[in-house]
Amino acid sequence: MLRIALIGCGAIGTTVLELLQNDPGLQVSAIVVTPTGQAAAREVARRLAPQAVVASEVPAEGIDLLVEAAGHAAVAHHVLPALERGVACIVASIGALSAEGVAQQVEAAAVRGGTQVQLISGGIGAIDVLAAARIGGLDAVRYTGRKPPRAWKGTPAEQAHDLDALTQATVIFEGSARDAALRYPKNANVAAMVSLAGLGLDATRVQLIADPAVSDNIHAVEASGAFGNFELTMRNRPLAANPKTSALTVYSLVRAVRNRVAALAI
Ligand SMILES: NC(=O)C1=CN([C@@H]2O[C@H](COP(=O)(O)OP(=O)(O)OC[C@H]3O[C@@H](n4cnc5c(N)ncnc54)[C@H](OP(=O)(O)O)[C@@H]3O)[C@@H](O)[C@H]2O)C=CC1
Ligand SMILES: O=C([O-])CC(=O)C(=O)O
Repeated sequence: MLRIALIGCGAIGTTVLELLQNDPGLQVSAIVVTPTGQAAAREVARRLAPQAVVASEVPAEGIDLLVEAAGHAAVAHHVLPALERGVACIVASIGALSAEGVAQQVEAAAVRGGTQVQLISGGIGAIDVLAAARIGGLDAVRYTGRKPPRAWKGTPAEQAHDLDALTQATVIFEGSARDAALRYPKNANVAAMVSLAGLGLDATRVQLIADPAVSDNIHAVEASGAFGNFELTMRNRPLAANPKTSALTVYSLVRAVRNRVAALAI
């Protein structure tokens, strides 16, 4: 039985629990949230994972796999110490690795713990293509993230634009994947993932758009290199509980977890 600690019990965490509740070979043993989130998480656990303890720290014993679905701060707070202790981790908040030195810290912690950290593809596809194409050499990678204005609420875009009054597609950010991930921690994890798989955080060009004409979260990647070139467009349905987050992110996490115990992993 693979014993899991799930970090975060919001839009992603709750849906992950729904999907994993009857999986043989897996058990969510702990749900880890901030002290203020404990009561809500207990209610979710009562319905979907009655065997799980709800805590504000990862239990020191009895966890085989940590699954992070909480936010950038959880990478330093929970993922790094777990890796040091030798607990394998699956991470959704990829943008946390865009802060100076954090990607190196995460890797070093996994080396010291003799374990592995897996970054999920989340809301984007073609991460396999980029990571393979990089071996032959990439020339250019461009990522564009287009979401409805409401998905940019609570971000720096709100200071520069009246999001409720937008009548046409508006570029709210243009720059490197690193800056996108740092400035938009709840919206640009995909940008960070594309860059880490491909040309790196500084060389990957990113454009973020608030578009009142769309209801999906639309992610586009264009890449060229020795392999040839490709264009990918994803039109992702957002989760009802969080318009910033695509349902595909949940499925990507569930796939990663199930692959840990599957005899045939795809
Ligand atoms: N790779 C990808 O494609 C994507 C990655 N993400 C990442 O996943 C994260 C979660 O997304 P989503 O579920 O939609 O967000 P929600 O805001 O719905 O849920 C976040 C949950 O995590 C908890 N939490 C926040 N900080 C911590 C912490 N330091 N330790 C433990 N628990 C914490 C929150 O508790 P409380 O309410 O008490 O703060 C809440 O339960 C995003 O912030 C983003 O980083 C999201 C979308 C796509
Ligand atoms: O889920 C998505 O559409 C992508 C997202 O929020 C992110 O990259 O942080």
